[in-house]
This record gives sequence, C-alpha cells and structure tokens, in this order.
Amino acid sequence: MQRDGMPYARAGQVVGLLGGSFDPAHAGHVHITKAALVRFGLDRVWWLVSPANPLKTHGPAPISDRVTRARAVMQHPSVTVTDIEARLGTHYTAQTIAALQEYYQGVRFVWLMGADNLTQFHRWQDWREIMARVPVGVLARPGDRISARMSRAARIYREERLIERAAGLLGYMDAPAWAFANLPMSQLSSTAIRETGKWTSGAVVDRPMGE
Ligand SMILES: Nc1ncnc2c1ncn2[C@@H]1O[C@H](COP(=O)(O)OP(=O)(O)OP(=O)(O)O)[C@@H](O)[C@H]1O
Ligand SMILES: O=C(O)c1ccc[n+]([C@@H]2O[C@H](COP(=O)([O-])O)[C@@H](O)[C@H]2O)c1
Repeated sequence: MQRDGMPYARAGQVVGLLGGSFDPAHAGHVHITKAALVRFGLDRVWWLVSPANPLKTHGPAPISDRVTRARAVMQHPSVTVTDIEARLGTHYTAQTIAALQEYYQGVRFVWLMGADNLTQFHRWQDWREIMARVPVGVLARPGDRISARMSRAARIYREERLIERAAGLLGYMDAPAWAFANLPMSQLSSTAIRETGKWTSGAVVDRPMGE
C-alpha cells in the first residue's frame, strides 16, 4: 500500500537519503546530491526535509516553505524532495531509517551526509544502530575533511570504510559500511545565506544561489 505523499521505490533499488534542515536549500546541496548519485552508484536520492535538527537550537523556517524552496532549487529526474519525517512523525534519523526499512521492504537505503556531520555523528541518537542498518556515504565539505576522518565514528568504523574506487558499490554492501567521496567543494551553507537576509522565516526568495 502506498501512503499519501510517500515517494515510490521498488525492491532492489538503491535510494540515497539526504536529511537536512534545508533552511534554505542551496547549490551546495544540489552539488553533493549529483555527486552522490554518480560516486555511490545510487538509483535515486530523496531529500528528507526535517521538521527540526535535534542538535540545533534555532528553529527553522516552516517546513512547507523549506520544501517549496528545495523543490525550486533541486530539479533532477532522479531526485525527490520529501517531508517524509513529518509524515512518519519521526524526529531522530535512526527512527526514520527504521520506519523506511519497514515501509519499503527490499529497497536498499544509503544515508548521505556532508563531512561536517560525520564529525558529530557519534552524538546522534542510536548512531551505531544507523551504522548497523544502512551504508553511509560522506561527501567532502570545506574545512571538515580532516576532522571528519579523525572523528570518533570514522575511527571506530575504520575497517568498514570502502576505498574510493569501490564506493560505487556502497548501496550493495552489507552494513556497517561507509565511503568518503572527495570532490570539488562548495563553500555554500544555509547559515551564510540566512546571514545575508535573503531567506527569512516564511519568505521564499528565488534567486540563483551565489548572487
Ligand atoms: N556545501 C556543502 N558541502 C557538502 N555538504 C553539504 C554542503 N551544504 C550542506 N551539506 C550537507 O547537506 C546536508 C544538509 O545540510 P543542511 O540542510 O544542514 O545545510 P547547511 O548548509 O549545512 O545548513 P546550516 O548552515 O544551517 O548548518 C548535511 O549533511 C550537510 O553536511
Ligand atoms: O538523529 C539524530 O540524533 C540527529 C542529530 C543531528 C542531525 N540529524 C539529522 O542530520 C541531518 C542533517 O541535519 P542538519 O540540520 O545539519 O541539516 C538531518 O536529517 C537531521 O535530522 C539527526
């Protein structure tokens, strides 16, 4: 049965999940998404626009505005922007992944994140359960490549890291498995955009990023 608003996926497909506040979405997100599709051999990527990041203190703009903005920014036939977590009522990534695996039997999920998130991954709720459930693909981010590689999660799961040449098989690996993709890096961040004042809660500003 297909629940309202849940994207379609069939058993055997490899679906990358990029969770984020997307407050607002920017070209850096687009860049890592396209890179992830190629480098990690994904069939699809779903953006999970989260109701709120459990580790962030500032409240994001309303989710409907962030989804609208994300859909305007990310237009690619293999990418779907979703508000799945709001629909499932999950707040923590471990819960979200467990619910998706239950709902989409046979679909191979890969969790995606920028290198900044790997540095604090060991602070996420049930982060080892995430590692046990799905392969993880990490994308380089300015300033975070070294700290990510030295992070607690990277050290604990040192043996489970794929060499870059094998990263295209990530979705077919049994968890735990992870890969780090080095790629030309984008300096963009939502924080920087919010600081320009071009994105305020409730206001959608549709300008090409980088202006
Ligand atoms: N420029 C970038 N390079 C690599 N990864 C990125 C980049 N921007 C965002 N990401 C990754 O995309 C995911 C969602 O990011 P998020 O929505 O938090 O955007 P952000 O720019 O990091 O926001 P903020 O500045 O508010 O922390 C995270 O895993 C983050 O690491
Ligand atoms: O589950 C957790 O404990 C947890 C802690 C911090 C961040 N996350 C998730 O990480 C993703 C990136 O968050 P953000 O706000 O940095 O874009 C998003 O999907 C969050 O829900 C998850």
